[in-house]
Amino acid sequence: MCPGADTEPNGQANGANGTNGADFAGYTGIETRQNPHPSASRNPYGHNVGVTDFLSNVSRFKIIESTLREGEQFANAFFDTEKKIEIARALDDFGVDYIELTSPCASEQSRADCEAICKLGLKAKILTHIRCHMDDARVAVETGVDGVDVVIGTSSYLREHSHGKDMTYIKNTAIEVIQFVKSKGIEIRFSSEDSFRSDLVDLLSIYSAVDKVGVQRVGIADTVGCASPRQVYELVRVLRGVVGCDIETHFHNDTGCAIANAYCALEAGATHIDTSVLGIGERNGITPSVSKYKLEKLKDIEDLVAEAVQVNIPFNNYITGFCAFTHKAGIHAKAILNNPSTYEIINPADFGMTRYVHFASRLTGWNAIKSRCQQLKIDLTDAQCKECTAKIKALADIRPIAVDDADSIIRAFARNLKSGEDKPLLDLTAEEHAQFVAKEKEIAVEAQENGLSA
Ligand SMILES: CC(=O)SCCNC(=O)CCNC(=O)[C@H](O)C(C)(C)COP(=O)(O)OP(=O)(O)OC[C@H]1O[C@@H](n2cnc3c(N)ncnc32)[C@H](O)[C@@H]1OP(=O)(O)O
Ligand SMILES: O=C(O)CCC(=O)C(=O)O
Ligand SMILES: [Zn+2]
Repeated sequence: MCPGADTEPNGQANGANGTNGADFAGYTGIETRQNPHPSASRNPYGHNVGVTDFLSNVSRFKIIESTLREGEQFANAFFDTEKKIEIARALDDFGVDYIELTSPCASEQSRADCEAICKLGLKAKILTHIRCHMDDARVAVETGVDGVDVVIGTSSYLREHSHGKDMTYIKNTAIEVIQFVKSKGIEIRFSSEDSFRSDLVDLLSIYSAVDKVGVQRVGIADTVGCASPRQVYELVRVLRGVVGCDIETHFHNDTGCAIANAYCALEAGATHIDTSVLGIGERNGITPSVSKYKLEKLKDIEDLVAEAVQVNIPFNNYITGFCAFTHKAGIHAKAILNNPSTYEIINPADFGMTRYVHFASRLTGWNAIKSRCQQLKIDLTDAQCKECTAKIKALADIRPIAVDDADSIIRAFARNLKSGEDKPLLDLTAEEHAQFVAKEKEIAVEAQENGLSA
């Protein structure tokens, strides 16, 4: 289910929009009040860079978007030409700096698709990803790409069991490929596959050699997803002191560290992060494309790729999961209504998402109910709100309740106040209660049809 603009967790249409929230008006399920906190002038979502973070690129980095390369290695992925072009255009519109494509040596169609995407005239630079081999490089430079990403395994596992080459061969071939690609006026990056299981001296020595021959970027790849954030920080930081070129990083998510590792890499001075939409890639993928660019389009682009590769977006997906900005417990609801930064570090509006304060449960509190009353334009005192909240909680103790149930109780409570009656809602049988709710719905629909606010 799309959690976007105006739906709520139970799939029903959201109620009235907030109107007077200081910073976030117009997108909350329940309106937010003016933030009285003295620190409100500071951006609560900002990255608070300290003076010691002089190396950090957390707020200035580029993404190498690899849905059409790493993402094509995802088990379910089959992108035909049309789909690749659709995804490339969507990524370009999203604002990515680079789009990385599968090697043109992979298949005849891969080469043709690479050429076709290069001809689209996109704003993003088009890269292709090849082995560290002159044969591949010769094909790559003929496709029309803006840049070539070269990779070769440097760990003993890959040297022994993948390509069988030693470090001297790797270094010499890398230099030959780099010089060739550069001679064509094309951008070039050199990356060591399986960097975190490679010997540090080997790594620094090859990175230093390729830096000297003028590579635009060197890449560190956690190919097997074994690195911890601290290891990442340390390696990138050491490398930052060794090379002058940009540093790209690539993190697999085998142990769930791909985002944390990308963050630490940036803190240590990395300049580029590889991502893919939904994090799709070989095995269980890489760092997902969750930040920067036209963020409000993230959900649409995720839906496009999820459909293309036939997966469901997890309910607890970062940012776009259906309940990513839903606040349920009364304590949270109250604080969120006062100032959303109490329990949110990301502004949902930046991603075209909507905050929702869930109030139809036994965990709700009178502040949330008061806010709901305001949405319904029902004027209750604080004491009355508390009494009404107790009724809602009592029913929610018996069974799960829907928004309609809670709204019906609020309306009945208000009507009873006016008429002086006190028909105890909770004495109703389940059937009577259902009839009551149905009747309440009719009243609400009728009121709406008559142009009255419910
Ligand atoms: C970690 C990563 O994700 S790296 C990117 C992975 N992407 C791909 O593999 C792209 C899709 N791959 C393919 O289409 C094919 O594997 C091809 C076209 C690249 C190669 O196909 P084949 O020639 O049939 O070789 P195969 O795939 O069986 O084995 C890989 C070959 O590349 C060599 N190789 C592997 N990695 C590298 C490297 N980084 N640099 C140079 N050579 C390499 C291997 O030694 C092996 O060579 P061999 O033919 O002498 O045995
Ligand atoms: O080219 C790179 O930097 C990364 C290649 C890759 O996909 C990996 O090592 O997992
Ligand atoms: Zn990878």
